Amino acid sequence: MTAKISLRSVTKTFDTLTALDDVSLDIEDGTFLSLVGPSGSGKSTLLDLLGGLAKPTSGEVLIDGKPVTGPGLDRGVVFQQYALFPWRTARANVEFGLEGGTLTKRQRAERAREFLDLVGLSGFEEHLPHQLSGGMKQRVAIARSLAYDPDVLLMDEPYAALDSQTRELLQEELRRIWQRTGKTIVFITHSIEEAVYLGQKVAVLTSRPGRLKDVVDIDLGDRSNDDLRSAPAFVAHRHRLWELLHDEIRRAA
Ligand SMILES: Nc1ncnc2c1ncn2[C@@H]1O[C@H](COP(=O)(O)OP(=O)(O)OP(=O)(O)O)[C@@H](O)[C@H]1O
Repeated sequence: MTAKISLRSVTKTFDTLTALDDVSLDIEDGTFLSLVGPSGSGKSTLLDLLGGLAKPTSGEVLIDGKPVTGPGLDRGVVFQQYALFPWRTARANVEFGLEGGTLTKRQRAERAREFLDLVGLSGFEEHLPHQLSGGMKQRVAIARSLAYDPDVLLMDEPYAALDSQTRELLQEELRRIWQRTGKTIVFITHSIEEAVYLGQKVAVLTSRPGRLKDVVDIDLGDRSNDDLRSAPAFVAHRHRLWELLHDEIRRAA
């Protein structure tokens, strides 16, 4: 079976600096992969390569077995900054990604409503970004990237600027959306807890130059536990990742 996303010996250099060094990784269709690594380990660089915003210096980046040659509607990107148009309502922001497609104006509005509903923003369709909280703005950004139905969602620390309660709420929502839609998601985070909560797998990069240190499978067993984050399986995974990362951060210091 062809992997949805495939990195083959990917190296990315900027002048004399090697940001990513010989990274090979296959991500199966429908996988939720969290990506962690020390600051400067090349996480955003890797996401830029997947998004087609940059090209590898050597090696290959493949989606569905085909080389990535630039950005495309098969991949949605969500950044830490909400990147919404301030003069457009929540609905019009979500519609933006659909303009130029085959949908009529009415169909676009309908689809925007549907996805705002999916991220819990029914009733806020006509609000402007400045009338929304940080968490709500990030929900609009997620709705916008989902509305044109990309197979792959690339998320670069999307929750880093949010308070911890909103962050946990959005993590729950994202899991629910992922289960409902079956998207392949690559999610960068600095939070080990977030990585474990969200990911089926957590990929760990080494400190610069970024190499793939490990890919840890996450199995939390029964997720219906109200206090999942305190469950023994969760704590064990968190500790394992903490050890892997701590090792790297110590080496970098
Ligand atoms: N456009 C660029 N030009 C030159 N150097 C760059 C460029 N983009 C990234 N780098 C360098 O590549 C390395 C990896 O950067 P990157 O932003 O990918 O790391 P990161 O793991 O996402 O870091 P952080 O966790 O701090 O966001 C860094 O040393 C950075 O300075």
